[in-house]
Parts: sequence; C-alpha cells; structure tokens
Amino acid sequence: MRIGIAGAGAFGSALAVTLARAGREVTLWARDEGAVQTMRDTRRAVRLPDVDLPAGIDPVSELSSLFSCDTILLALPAQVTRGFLEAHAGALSGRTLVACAKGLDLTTLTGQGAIVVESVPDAVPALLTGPSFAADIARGLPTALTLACPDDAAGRALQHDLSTPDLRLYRSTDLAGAELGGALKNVIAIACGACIGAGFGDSARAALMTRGFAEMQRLAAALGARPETLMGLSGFGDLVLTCSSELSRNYRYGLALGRHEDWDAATTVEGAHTARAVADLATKRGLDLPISAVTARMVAGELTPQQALETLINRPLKEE
Ligand SMILES: NC(=O)C1=CN([C@@H]2O[C@H](COP(=O)(O)OP(=O)(O)OC[C@H]3O[C@@H](n4cnc5c(N)ncnc54)[C@H](O)[C@@H]3O)[C@@H](O)[C@H]2O)C=CC1
Ligand SMILES: O=C(CO)COP(=O)(O)O
Repeated sequence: MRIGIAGAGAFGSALAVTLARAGREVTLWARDEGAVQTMRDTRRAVRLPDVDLPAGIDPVSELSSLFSCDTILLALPAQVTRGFLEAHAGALSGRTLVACAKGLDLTTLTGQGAIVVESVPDAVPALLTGPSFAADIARGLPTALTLACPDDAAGRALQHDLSTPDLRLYRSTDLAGAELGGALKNVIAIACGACIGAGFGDSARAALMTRGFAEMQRLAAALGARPETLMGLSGFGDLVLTCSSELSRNYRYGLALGRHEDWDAATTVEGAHTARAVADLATKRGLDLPISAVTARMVAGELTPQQALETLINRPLKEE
C-alpha cells in the first residue's frame, strides 16, 4: 500500500520519514519543483535540517502521482487545506483523506476534519493530531497521537496503516473534538509565549494554560465535541507540549510578541489565524473566551502583552 502525503514541509516530511522507516511506500508531494528536485538529488528533507529521506519516499511535484494513492495525508497549512481539496475534489473522490493541519479555516470557521467532509463528501475523512514536533518524529523519538475517524472500521484499518514503532496512534471517532483540540491549543500557546516573553512568570503561564484549557473545553462543547476528547492527546496533551517548549513556533511567536521582537512572517504560525477565527466564533455564539479574545487582539497589534494582562486580571471575580 502506498501512502500519499500532500505537503513536504516539516510535518509532511517527518510523517513520510517515520512511515518509510517502518517499510511503507510513501509519495511525498510538494508544489515546488525545485524543492522536489533537491530532495531527489540530496535525499534530504528541505524543511528538516539533517534528516535523511529513506529510500521508500518518492518526492514528486505531479499531482497525478499523489492522487494515485488510496490514502492521502494532508500536511499543508490550515488556511490552504480547503482550497486544495475544493480544487481537486474530483480526483480525490473516494480516497481516505487524513487531515494533519492544526487550525480553523478563517473564511468558514471550520476545523480541518470538517473541511474534508464538506469539500470531498464521498471521501473517508480522518484526522491525525496530538503532541508531536516534526523534528522529534523525524529523529525517531517516541510519540503518541490521536487518529480520529468517524467510521470506526476505517479508523481501525488506518490506525494499523499509519502506526510505526516510534509513532503510537490512539483511535477516536470524535472528529470534531480532535480537530478543535489541535487548533485551539495553538492560540493558548501564543498567549503563554507572550506571558513568558513579557516576564510575567511561570505561575501566570500555569494560570493561562488552565483557564485557556477551560476556554478550549467551552468552545469545543458548543461545537459538538465530546468532553473526553479534549482531555486526551489532541487537547490536553498538545496544550502542555506547545505551551511549554521553545520548539513550538506558536510559543516562540508569543515570546517575540512579549519581548517586542520582530518575527519572520514566512514561518507557519497557525494560532495567529485561529485566534481570529475563535474570536469570530465566540462573537457569533455568544461565548466568553477572554484569553483567546486578548490573544487575537495582541496578534492584530491592538493590545500589548501588558494591556492584555490588565484586561484579564481586572475582569470581575468569579467562581472557578
Ligand atoms: N511542524 C510540526 O512540528 C507540526 C506541524 N503540524 C501541523 O502541520 C501543518 C503544516 O505545518 P508544517 O509542515 O510544520 O509547516 P511548514 O511551514 O514546514 O510547511 C508547510 C508546507 O506547505 C507548503 N505550502 C504552503 N502553501 C501551499 C499551497 N498553497 N499549496 C501547496 N503547498 C503549500 C509550503 O511550501 C511548505 O512546504 C500545520 O497545520 C501544523 O500545525 C502538526 C504537528 C506537528
Ligand atoms: O503542533 C505542534 C506540536 O504538537 C507543533 O507546534 P508549532 O506549530 O507551534 O510548532
């Protein structure tokens, strides 16, 4: 069985590497022909320093090679997924499509699994998410993730197809919970980075993580997710990782905001878009999500971290 991966960025490449090391044949598609040629010539990942590509990986730039795979992992940035699927819905018909990005679509305010369902209705939709840095996966470090698939039988088959000796997949049928956990934790990670960057300390960060998790659960429940999914790898697990490690781009972006430092706009920071989407969802649904709201305003340049802190700490006192 050949597995296709759309997107040869850090995550797509890391997944390709662990799958190929475990003996799977992988077609790794990138839009950039130059990057594909480089990967073919050097057998190195373009977005992961010092990572060799095992022989089982075939880097391609022709979409026809990708579309010939029955199972395709979508490892493009979250704002790109919908356009890609809609543009190629016919060619992707009937495939198993595994969303791997972490973010809400800004135009429709939907998560990555829902985007698959809406864009290619006759595909088997699935989602791979949870605490994992691409660099860790590529190095063969042990990682556990959530594989969500509403079709339990298809999910069981996929779990076996995508698990490797280093990558342990736990099954779920809760697509909504899994997609929201992965998307929403990025917003809280930006807030935590800003908190540390501005010098507010570890205690304040712990408060942000805890109250941020409460916001994640509130929004996810309103959108039909199961509460226990948020308690798992895709929610709590990824929140802990991303809010506490400088390997996270979302966290580092927050650090830069807190320190008033420049940031390279070409770096993928999913939480910056998702913060706006969450603010829009909160307004539409009348939900109180104060940490996400001030994070969206910090990202937009409307609040400094100090002003964000004052906004949060001066809210009326309430029961936990
Ligand atoms: N890097 C990581 O540790 C992890 C990343 N993810 C998620 O995976 C998704 C992708 O992240 P990364 O691979 O890290 O990002 P990246 O920035 O390393 O790579 C993104 C790739 O998408 C390509 N791309 C951008 N726009 C495109 C378009 N319109 N059409 C085709 N290709 C396009 C870029 O050329 C690049 O190769 C994100 O949603 C991220 O949250 C999930 C888990 C871990
Ligand atoms: O999702 C991730 C870890 O699980 C990667 O985090 P960043 O996108 O913040 O680097």
